[in-house]
Amino acid sequence: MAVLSRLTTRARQLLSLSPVSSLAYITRTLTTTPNPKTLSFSQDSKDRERNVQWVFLGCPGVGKGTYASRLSNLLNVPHIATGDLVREELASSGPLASQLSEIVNQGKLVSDEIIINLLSKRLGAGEARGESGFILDGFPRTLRQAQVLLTDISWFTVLVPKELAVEILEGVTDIDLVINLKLQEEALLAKCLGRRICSECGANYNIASIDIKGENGRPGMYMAPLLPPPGCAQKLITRSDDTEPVVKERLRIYNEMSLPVEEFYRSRGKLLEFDLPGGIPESWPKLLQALNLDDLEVKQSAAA
Ligand SMILES: Nc1ncnc2c1ncn2[C@@H]1O[C@H](COP(=O)(O)OP(=O)(O)O)[C@@H](O)[C@H]1O
Repeated sequence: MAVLSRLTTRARQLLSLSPVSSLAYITRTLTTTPNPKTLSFSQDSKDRERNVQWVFLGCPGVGKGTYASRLSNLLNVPHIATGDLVREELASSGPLASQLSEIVNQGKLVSDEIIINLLSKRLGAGEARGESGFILDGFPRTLRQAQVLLTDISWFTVLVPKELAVEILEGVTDIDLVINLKLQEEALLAKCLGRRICSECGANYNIASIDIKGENGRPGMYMAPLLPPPGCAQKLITRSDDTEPVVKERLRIYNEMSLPVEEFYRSRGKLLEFDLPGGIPESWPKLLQALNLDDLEVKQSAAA
C-alpha cells in the first residue's frame, strides 16, 4: 500500500513534467512485465526523477559483478555488491571477521541480519556522499531480504535507528528492474574456478577457456579467457571460496534460497530474464539492447 501510494504520488509529480517522461515512468512502473523500451527514462538527466534502482540476480560465477559494474559506469550509479561488503569486513579484521570467514569459506550465506546491516551502512554512507540510485549485486539472496527491500520497516528498525530506517527504505523500496542472468551450470563452475583478482587494483580476470558443445537442441557456447594486462599478471589471487566443493555448495544454496527470490520478482512483473549468449563481447551488446541502452553507449563512446 505504501509503495503504491508513493508510486501514485510520483506518477502525479511526473504528469507535470514532459508527457514523454511521464508516460515512460508510468508505463515502466505499472506494467506487469518489465518493458525495456520504457527504461530509457534513466538516460536523460533532465527528464528523470531519480537514478535507476536495479538488482542483479544469478548464480555464483554468472557475471553479475562484471555486468553490474559496466552498467554502473554507463549510468553513473553506484554498483553495490554485498559480496564485496563481506570481503571488506573480512579484510578489516573487525569483530565479525572470523565468524564471516568460516561462513563464506563453507559456501554458506551470511545471516540476513548481518548482511542487511552491512548494506544499510553502505547505503547510508552513499547517501551522505550524495549518491543517487544503485545497482545491487548479490542482494537480495533470500526471500526475507527481498521483503526487507519492499516495506518491512519493522525488521529494519531492529538493526538501525528508526529515522535512518525510514530514510533508507524510502529510497530503496522501489526496485525498478531485476536482471536475472543465466548460464549453464557447467560454465558457472568453470568460471568460478578460473576467476582471478588483481590483489593491487581489484580488477577481475578469468583464465578459463570455456567451450561447451551444443547437444540435444542446446546451443554450444564459447567464452574466451579474460587475461590480465602485464601490470596485474604477477599479482593475481584466487578467492578462498572459489574451490570446487565450495562453488558446488554455493550453487546448491543458490537453488535452495535464491530461486524463490527470482519467483518473488517474476510474480511482481520486475524480472528481466537474460540468457548470456557467451562471453563479454557477445553478451554486453545484447544486454544493452535488452535494456534499450544501446544508443546511450554509442553516445558516450562518441563523446569520450
Ligand atoms: N545477500 C547476501 N546474503 C547472505 N550472504 C551473502 C550475501 N551476499 C554475499 N554473501 C556472502 O558473501 C559470499 C560471497 O558473495 P559473492 O561475492 O556475491 O559471491 P557469488 O560469486 O557466490 O555470487 C557469499 O557466498 C555469502 O557467504
